Amino acid sequence: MAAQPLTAKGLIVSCQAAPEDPLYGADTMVRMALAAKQGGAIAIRCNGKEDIRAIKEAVGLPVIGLIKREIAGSDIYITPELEDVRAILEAGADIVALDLTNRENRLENGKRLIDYIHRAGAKAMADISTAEEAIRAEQLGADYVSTTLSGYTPYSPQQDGPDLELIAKLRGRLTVPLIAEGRIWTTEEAVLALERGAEFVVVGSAITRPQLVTKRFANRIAEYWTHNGVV
Ligand SMILES: CC(=O)N[C@H](C=O)[C@@H](O)[C@H](O)[C@H](O)COP(=O)(O)O
Repeated sequence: MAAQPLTAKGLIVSCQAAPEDPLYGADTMVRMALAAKQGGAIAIRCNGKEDIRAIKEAVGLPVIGLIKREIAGSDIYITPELEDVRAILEAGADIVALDLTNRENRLENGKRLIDYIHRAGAKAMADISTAEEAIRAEQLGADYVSTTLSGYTPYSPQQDGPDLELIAKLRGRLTVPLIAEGRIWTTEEAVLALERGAEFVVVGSAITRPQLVTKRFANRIAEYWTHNGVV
């Protein structure tokens, strides 16, 4: 089946759980993705062959697939190698997300992965952490550029909220769509990202990691009681 591109502008929901998370498993992630679709998501971002395949079959939205995998001696963990790209495509993803930061000659090697994705008729989403990486990723042929890794490379700003400055810095400098991703927790932040020049917004944890959503409420309430003299 031909890869489905992102046509409608709108919200992309990232449905990911790690093995240690209570919601881990393709069956749960499919339910998350169906809930996201019901709520109006226009695409799903997900991790791992099983989740990609199951979500693609059950949900009927464009799927952005990645494989998170740690390799000894390397900091690249989002779709690190060609075998990961192959597995993502075989599982039926429409778009392959991959690390295109400027680490470990990744930008140069990334070209090979992007070309492979294009030959398979799919699209490539570059996960970057700086404006320079974004521009270079587009030059290498990425079809979408996402701010996913800002805050996760040692040389990008480490902050609690989304990197809105990076989005503003890239305004008018890319011809491919820019995607705001990473630490977007409120609708206001999503709108700010669009106002700064992002075309799409990806929200993950704030929607699909209930343990983190709970923690924010629990911490805030605990702070309140501490502040008011009740322990
Ligand atoms: C840095 C990294 O590995 N990000 C991953 C990329 O796929 C996911 O763990 C994030 O959940 C996703 O980017 C959405 O971000 P947030 O969950 O903050 O809304």
